[in-house]
Parts: sequence; C-alpha cells; structure tokens
Amino acid sequence: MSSVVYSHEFEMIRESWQRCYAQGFLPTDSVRGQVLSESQIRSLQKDSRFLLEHAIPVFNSLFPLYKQAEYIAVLTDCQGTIIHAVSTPQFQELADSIYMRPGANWLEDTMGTNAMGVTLREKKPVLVYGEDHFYQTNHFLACAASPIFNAQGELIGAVNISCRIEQYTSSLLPLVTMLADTLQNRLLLSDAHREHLFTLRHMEKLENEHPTPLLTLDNEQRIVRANRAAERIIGRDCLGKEFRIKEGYVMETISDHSQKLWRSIAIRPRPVSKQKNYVFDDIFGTCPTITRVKQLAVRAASMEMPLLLSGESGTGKELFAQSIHSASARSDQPFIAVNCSAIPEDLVESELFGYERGAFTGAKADGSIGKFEAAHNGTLFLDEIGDMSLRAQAALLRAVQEKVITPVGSVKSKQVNVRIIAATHKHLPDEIRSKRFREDLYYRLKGIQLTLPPLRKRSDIGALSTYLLRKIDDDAFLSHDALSYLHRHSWPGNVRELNSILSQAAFLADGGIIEPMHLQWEQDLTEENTPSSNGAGAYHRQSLEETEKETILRTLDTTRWNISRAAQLLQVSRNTLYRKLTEYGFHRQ
Ligand SMILES: Nc1ncnc2c1ncn2[C@@H]1O[C@H](COP(=O)(O)OP(=O)(O)OP(=O)(O)O)[C@@H](O)[C@H]1O
Repeated sequence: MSSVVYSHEFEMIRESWQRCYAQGFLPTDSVRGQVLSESQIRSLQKDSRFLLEHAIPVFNSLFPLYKQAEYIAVLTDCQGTIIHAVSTPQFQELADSIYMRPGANWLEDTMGTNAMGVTLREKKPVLVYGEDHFYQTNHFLACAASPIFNAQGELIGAVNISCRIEQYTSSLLPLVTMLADTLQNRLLLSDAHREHLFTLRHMEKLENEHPTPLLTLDNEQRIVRANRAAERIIGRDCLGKEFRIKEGYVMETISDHSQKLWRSIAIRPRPVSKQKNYVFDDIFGTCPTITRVKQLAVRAASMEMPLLLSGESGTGKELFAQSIHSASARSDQPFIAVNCSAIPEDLVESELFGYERGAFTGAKADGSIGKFEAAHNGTLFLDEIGDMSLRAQAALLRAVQEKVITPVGSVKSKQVNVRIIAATHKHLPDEIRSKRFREDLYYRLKGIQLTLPPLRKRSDIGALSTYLLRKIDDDAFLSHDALSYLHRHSWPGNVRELNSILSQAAFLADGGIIEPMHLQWEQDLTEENTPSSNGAGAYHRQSLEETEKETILRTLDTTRWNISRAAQLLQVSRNTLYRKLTEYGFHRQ
C-alpha cells in the first residue's frame, strides 16, 4: 500500500481489494471496459442535467490552472458512469486507452479498486495511488475522487482527478475535495427553498475578497474538505485529522446531511457577546387584559413617540420595553436600561449625560459617556421614573425636549437621538398633584401610555403558570389543588412573584407533581388562602367547570397531547378524557 495514503483510506482500499478477490477478479486480468453508445451517454447526461449544468463551469475553471500538467478530471453519475471529462491534450489518448472517458463505468465491479469506485461506495473522498489500484493496468495512475451530494444529502455523483504517478503532488486530494466542495456549494445554492443556503450565496460572493473558512467533516468529525481560508486557521495539513475548534472561533453548521454522513461548517471568529433582548413572543398572555396591551404595544413599536409603561412591580414593564425595542426600527441599536430610583440624586446628571475628565472628585480620569449617549440611535428605558428627584426631572426634561445633552463639566452640548420608554409603578397624576412629579415632563413622556394589568386581575394564571413552569422544569407539573391555590393568592409581586414561587415549588417537588404544600408564599397569606387551612375546594374563584377545563388543557399541554399520559396524570380513564374533550370541544391545535 502506498505511503501517501492515510490510514482511514488504507482500510477503504484494503476492503475494496477483498471485495474484488471475492468476486474472482485477479490483478493481472485484462480490463474489459464497457463504453456506452453516444445516444446512451446523451440519455445519462440528460438524467444528470442539473449536476452537469453546475459541473461544467467548475471543471472549465480548473483547466487553465493545470495547463502544463498531464491530467484528466472526470464527473461520474451516482452509478459510476463517466458523464463528463476534461483532460489536457497530452493525457487524452492515454485516458481513452484505459476507458477513462464519457460512457465508461468505473464502479469496482468493472474497474476493480479505483478512486471513483471507492468514493461512490464509501461516500468519502479517497486517494488511490499507483499499486493501490486493483488492476495492474492502472498502476501508473494516481487518482483522487470525492463524492457529490445534493441538497437533500443524497449521493448524486463523484468527481475524480487522475494523473501519472510521476506527476502526483500532495495537492491532488485537497484539489479534488475543493472541486467537489465548490460544485456542491453551487448545487446547494441553487436550491432556493432552503433558507440557510442564502448564507452560502453570500459567502460565495465574498469568497474572492474575504473567503469564508469552510470545512466538511465526516461522521467521525474528521476533516474531509477545507478551503484555503480554513487551512489558514487550522493548518494546511488538516485533511483527515479530527476537527477541534480553535480558541476564539465558533463553528456554524451550514448543512447537515441525511444519515449525518457529512456536514459542512463555517468557522468564524467568536462574536463579541451582545445583550439579547426580549421579544413579543416572550410575553405570555391569553386573557383579554394582557392580549389587548400586547396588541397596542406591537403597534407602538413601529412608532417613534415616547412611551410610558405603568403597572405594579413585576407586571412585565421591562419585558414590554425590551420587546417594543426588539420590534422597532431601532432593534439593531442599543437598548439601555436605567433604574432611576437606584441613582443617588447627586449623580443623576452624570449618569444620564456623562461627564468630562476631572469633572468631579471620584470621576474616572477619562470621563465617561452617559446613558443617553450610550443609547444613541436606540432606546433608553427609564425605569422607576416616578422616583426621580425634581432636580433630575428638570435636567431630564431639557434632554427630552431639546434632544441635546451636556455632559457634566463640559460646555459643549451633544445631539442625541433616543427613543424614550419610561416606566413607573406609581400613579403619576397623583404624584403631580402632590408636586412630586413635573407635569410638563409627564406630558413629554406620555406619548403613548400602556398600563399593564396586575396578576390578580388576569384570568390566565393557570396557563401562565404552566408556561413559566415549563421553562423552569419541564417535568414539574401542578396538581389540581395547587392550581386552585395559585388562583386564590393576591400576587403583590405579580409575575415575578409567581415565577419565584414556581421555581421554589418545582425544587421542593423534585421535578414531580407540585402540591399545595410546595407553594410557599412569603407574604400576604391570609387564613383563607393558606394551603394548610382547609384543603382543596375551600374557596373557588373559578367555577368547577372552568377549573376542570383549565386542568385538562394544562395537562394536555404538559404531555404534548399524549392522551394516555394525560389520563394517567389526571387519574381518569382514557375514555373519560376523550368524553371530556368532546364535551368541551377541545382539539389539538
Ligand atoms: N406576560 C409575561 N409573560 C412571561 N413572563 C413575564 C410576563 N410578565 C412578566 N414576566 C416575567 O416576570 C419578571 C418580571 O418582569 P419585569 O422585570 O419586566 O417587570 P417590571 O414590571 O419591570 O418589574 P419592576 O417594576 O419591579 O422593575 C421577568 O422575569 C419577566 O420575564
């Protein structure tokens, strides 16, 4: 076996030889190649029109590179018949004499161990060098071949480059794998229905100036193809080695093919981590009070007006603010949140508008930009605006009115473009009446006002609990009694409190069924709604039927509509559950 062959290729070639012997072939046999007639070739070419259409320009582009050398590049269909060949004039006659021409079949059964036959069988690139060929008549050849797959991952052919062994260079296998890669990328790109392929199109465009590092890995993570950009990162001798991502880089799968035989990946420098803001899909709500606010918020997202969100603590004001930003035209720009109640009065201006170097004792030597400037072109979320001092309100008013800021210690003003979303749990008209909030600022901030409902006024506590619980622990599940208790609590801490109670409960229930004893309220427990006070059914906010409906839906949701499992959890027979589904008109969405 030749020394240029990698160990995994050695195995493939050895097994191929064994198959040839098993069929009764001998290396000394004379090869009786069969070549199809012109019309049969045309018919095969018609069947592989799509492949050929893309292959011809790729093959043609290869030719000028190797003008001096003697070689032949061929394309076979998936049955091993050559459907296209390009060779240098010097090699043409020789190629014809060994049946390396259109219409000839190069499967193992006909040609013994050879690169095309082995690559089509093993679905991996392979180099077959000199005496690795089964038939002695082919011993003068060095051939490298690589399979071609379509966008669905099905084998559709192979490319092969052959030359005399005296002309062999170590670039033969990389060359053929790059040829296959280029061809395959073209095939993938032409499949317009697959979204991720647009990335490839983009990459291909960029390839000349900024080649994207592309690799193909086999199912054992070994590198079977690498373009030059990839080699520059992971080394030129990477083929056949196990792929390990380098520090500072991330891997992006471009296509993962059926049976996971191989996948194409791109490697990119690790992006600088960017804050991920909430989006509207993160806001759960099925009751009219919350869905109405959500609809208004979606509309408000497309407007530039300032927005005032009011609602008790934990009702989701920041969640809404981020979602509005994410859905707005500013979504690519920063979302900066400032908790106004947390900034000491003396520092409000420097925090919001920044400061020049040496502006005050304790300031950073280089000065600092403020939140307004940090949010330039994006959204500034001013939380707890009702807790700002009157002095800070005056400074804020100017910035909001004139859209300019003056850093502390500076004489120069700066133009800023921010959309302001303010939030408060206070009733600002009351604050205005008590002279704690400026009326002019209130009207500036209140372009659009949205009021978020407190949890106790929402009728979807059960569904919201299931949604939150799913995120906390997929296996945890609320019992009927636990659900009744959740409905009876007054929820001063709103969704935040619900989330925290469910987290604790899932922990106490150890991922199983959450019972009332697992629900631990910290405050607001009255005699009446203490879990241990009176057992289930002591107090019903919902009618029995409503609770039943909700429990059934929640269970089906949790079991992803597995009826047997849901019936088991509900402790009813499957028939009873089916009857209830018909009775309540429930269908799987
Ligand atoms: N409708 C909702 N769907 C899903 N999660 C929600 C919903 N409302 C609130 N939450 C969650 O509840 C928690 C509290 O929400 P958020 O911080 O937005 O409330 P807030 O009103 O800004 O509170 P505070 O006024 O105390 O700052 C967050 O974890 C948020 O993701």
